[in-house]
Amino acid sequence: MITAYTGTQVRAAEEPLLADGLGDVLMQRAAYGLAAAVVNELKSRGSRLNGSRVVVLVGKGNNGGDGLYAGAFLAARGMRTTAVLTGNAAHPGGLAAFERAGGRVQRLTEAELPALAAEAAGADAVIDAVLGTGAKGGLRGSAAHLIDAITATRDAEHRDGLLVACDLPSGIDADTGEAAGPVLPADITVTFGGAKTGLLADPGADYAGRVLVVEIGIEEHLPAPSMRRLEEADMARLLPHPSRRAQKYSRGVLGVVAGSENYPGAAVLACRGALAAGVGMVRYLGPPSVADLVRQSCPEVVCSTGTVAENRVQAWLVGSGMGPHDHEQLTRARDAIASDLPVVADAGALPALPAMLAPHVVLTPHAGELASLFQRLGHGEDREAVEAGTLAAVRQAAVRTGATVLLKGATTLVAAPWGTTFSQADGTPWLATAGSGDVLAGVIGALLAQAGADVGRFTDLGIEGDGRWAAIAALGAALHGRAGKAASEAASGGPIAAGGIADALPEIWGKVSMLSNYGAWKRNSHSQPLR
Ligand SMILES: NC(=O)C1=CN([C@@H]2O[C@H](COP(=O)(O)OP(=O)(O)OC[C@H]3O[C@@H](n4cnc5c(N)ncnc54)[C@H](OP(=O)(O)O)[C@@H]3O)[C@@H](O)[C@H]2O)[C@@H](O)CC1
Ligand SMILES: Nc1ncnc2c1ncn2[C@@H]1O[C@H](COP(=O)(O)OP(=O)(O)O)[C@@H](O)[C@H]1O
Ligand SMILES: [K+]
Repeated sequence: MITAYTGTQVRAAEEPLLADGLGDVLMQRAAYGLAAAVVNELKSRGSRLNGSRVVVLVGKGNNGGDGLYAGAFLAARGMRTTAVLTGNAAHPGGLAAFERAGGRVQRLTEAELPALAAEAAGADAVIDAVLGTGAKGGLRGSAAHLIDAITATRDAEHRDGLLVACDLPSGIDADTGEAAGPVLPADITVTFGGAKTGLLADPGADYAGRVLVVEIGIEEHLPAPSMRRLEEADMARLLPHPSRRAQKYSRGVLGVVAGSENYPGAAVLACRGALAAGVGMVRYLGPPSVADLVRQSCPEVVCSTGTVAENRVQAWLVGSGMGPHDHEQLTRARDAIASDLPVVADAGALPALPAMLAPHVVLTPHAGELASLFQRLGHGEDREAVEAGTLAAVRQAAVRTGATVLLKGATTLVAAPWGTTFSQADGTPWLATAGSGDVLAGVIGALLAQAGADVGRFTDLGIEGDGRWAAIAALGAALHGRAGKAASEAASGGPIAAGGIADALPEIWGKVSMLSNYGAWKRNSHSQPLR
């Protein structure tokens, strides 16, 4: 599990060590980890270290101090290292160490700016150590102009020197991932003590590149994380496994209320997603013409004409491929939401929701749908505002609706109305294809139908109470993302259609669970010799 913390949480964890006079030790560890990351990355690019050119952009706080100490390590390794001081002061210990190691110091002035920007743009590596967790707002003044000039020169001259952010890309809010002013997009962010939540939420994640966490000795003082990312081992622990005496009803039945005359394919794709994700049975409810298509495409699905109350299921999927005029389907969607069973509510169901929901209702909007939801709730956020602050938006949506909210995108965020948030980024941009969201709804619906009453596998991972609905949604996003990636890789990195995500999913499920759950698999398997 990758865990992430707010800047405030990390600073609070540093407090006891700072009180013991260990501030300099923490900074040295951070700086050493940063320098090592630069060295490793340059080596992996095939660059010679001796004589290579490094520019450190230095702010006046401790983030700049980290950069200066890292620059001192690199200068001592024979790299030609320049520190550009962007503020009216610099960390005294870091500056002294940097100069002792033979580094060159330049103060940023308007007159020097073009030459310094050209030097940074042409360098083998740039370390961005202007602002860290102590930033108030984005880069301003000459530091902002410098970043603009470096970016413009790199673009114009097609330069691709390594860009490394110290703790976080300067100008990104450590807690929210929001970007204020210009930001240098990093290849790698080397972050200290624990990942910051803003690195795992867009747009922060767009600028962070690969995130490396350097342990500096504060980890045992960190509180419960404010964000989590499921990795393979966590997925394996959360995936349901049929017991030896399982039958289709005990495995979970998902009721699907999706599709319409206009969008019949959404019903098929939602059913395909569900069938690929371990459910015991799928019951489809919808217009006869759509049911015919579902029967032809997925003969495993049982189509029914009855009401929601007449169909016994363990969870519902509602909304994919439904419009505002599909009254009969919308009535079924509302009944499903009122049923007290777990529900995934997608697309066309979102405008038809009651004002107050519960955490076992999982909403799956993309940014545009979330903006519309806010507008109906009387708040003016438009799509751009949601995209500029995805973490704040998804949390606010969960608090306002009382539901678990999954915001789709390059990074998918899931927020419970209280407690933890999940961030998954397992996919590929090829997932941005029509019908992809319908498959995701099917996968989450199938997982909800299999959730049962066993909460042990969640509490084992530190996920308490209603946080498990968010964990299930995150698990769905992780499976969907990995399946999309696998489908694209099977096409040598080429494009995928939504149905291909469902086709690739069982193998992903198998690989993930076999990796870490071999014991459970073996116990239930009849292919093992009996002893
Ligand atoms: N604590 C520790 O021992 C350890 C900390 N560590 C490192 O310290 C970092 C946090 O350091 P920090 O608290 O000094 O804040 P930092 O991010 O450098 O920036 C604040 C400075 O910038 C200024 N400033 C603020 N906003 C600005 C703006 N928009 N534009 C321009 N200037 C602005 C602000 O000045 P002020 O506005 O207050 O006058 C202040 O001087 C953390 O990210 C990690 O890298 C690690 O070494 C581990 C050990
Ligand atoms: N750039 C991207 N990188 C990775 N995944 C993406 C990207 N864009 C979209 N996705 C994923 O693809 C799916 C798209 O869903 P959605 O927008 O509902 O599409 P549709 O309505 O066409 O089915 C979501 O799971 C989303 O997270
Ligand atoms: K920084």
